[in-house]
Order: sequence, then C-alpha cells, then structure tokens
Amino acid sequence: MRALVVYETMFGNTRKIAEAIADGMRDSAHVDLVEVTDAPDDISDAVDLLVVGGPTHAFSMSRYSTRQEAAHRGGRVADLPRGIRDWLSDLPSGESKPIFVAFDTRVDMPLMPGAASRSATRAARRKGFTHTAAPESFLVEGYEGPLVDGELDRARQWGHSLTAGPAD
Ligand SMILES: Cc1cc2nc3c(=O)[nH]c(=O)nc-3n(C[C@H](O)[C@H](O)[C@H](O)COP(=O)(O)O)c2cc1C
Repeated sequence: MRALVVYETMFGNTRKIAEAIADGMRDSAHVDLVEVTDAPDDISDAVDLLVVGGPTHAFSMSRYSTRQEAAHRGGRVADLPRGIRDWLSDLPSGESKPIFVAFDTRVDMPLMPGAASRSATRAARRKGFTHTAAPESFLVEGYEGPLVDGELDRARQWGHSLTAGPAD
C-alpha cells in the first residue's frame, strides 16, 4: 500500500501527530509525509490512501485569518499562505480517488463543538472522494499545546490501524 500524509501546523503539535501517524503506518505501507505548503497539486494514481490533518480553528479547518491570529499568538513567524482547506478545494475533481481519512488537533475541552477533521471529510466528499474513513481528533492542552499525554502513542496506533490488515 502507498500512502500520502499531508499536514498543516501553526505551533508544531499537528506535525508531531502527523509524524507519529506516519510512523505507525510504515509497518505496512510506503508513506510520504509532506507539509501542506509542499503538497502536490494532484494526487498520484499510485496513492491508495490519503491522510490529511490540520489544527481545528474556529470549529473547522483553518482560514487565512485564523492562521494570522495563530501567528500573532506566537505560532510560526510567517503565516501560512495555504492550509488544508485551500489545498483540498484546489484539488482537481477527477474520477480516480484514493481512500480518504482526516485527523485534527483541538483543545481538550469536552463541550467544544467542531473538528477540522470532520470539515475536511465533508470537503473531500464534495470533491469526489467516495471512500472516506472515520476522522479522528487528537488533543492539545491549550492553543499552543503541548499535546495531552499519551496522544503521540494513540496517533501511532491509529496510523497502524489505517494500514494494517484485519488480522493484525
Ligand atoms: C485562531 C484559533 C482558533 C481556534 N479555534 C479552536 C476551536 O474552535 N476548537 C478547538 O478545539 N481548538 C481551537 N483552537 C486551538 C487549536 O486547535 C490549536 O491551536 C491546535 O490544535 C494546535 O495545533 P498546531 O500546533 O498544529 O497549530 C484554535 C486556535 C487558534 C489559533
């Protein structure tokens, strides 16, 4: 199996989760891991599984304005010109599409609605991805992080479960 993991991050937490997911997947797949700014403009036919993740901003995927706000709060110095919302929207709506699965990071607050991964899954369906797997969220303690204890292990296991066969 060949997989592509595309991630967006402002404070580095989603990058760590993406790296752990890719690690878990590598047991049974060839995995390419790229930040959204370097992601290809189209998905190669060779990709069987597309995994897309980003931070939850304002109950959904980030927008330019929310990334600017993150930058003002001490996130990456240069604000990110495109996030996963823009990348997904710019993908061509061709016929052949890999399996799609999304993840996000969000703050550890039980009643906080919305998750970037759910919005990304809806966007992917609109784009023509007919095979989508259940999205997953990973928790951070505050806007800047750090990740909640145990989330990196959970991400590694989740990644493994995406590519491992049913007997695994
Ligand atoms: C502008 C802004 C809006 C946010 N809105 C939400 C939100 O609606 N729900 C939530 O759970 N977390 C929210 N957060 C927290 C982010 O999810 C958190 O910063 C992110 O998971 C950290 O990931 P990163 O280090 O990869 O940027 C917000 C953060 C920012 C900067």
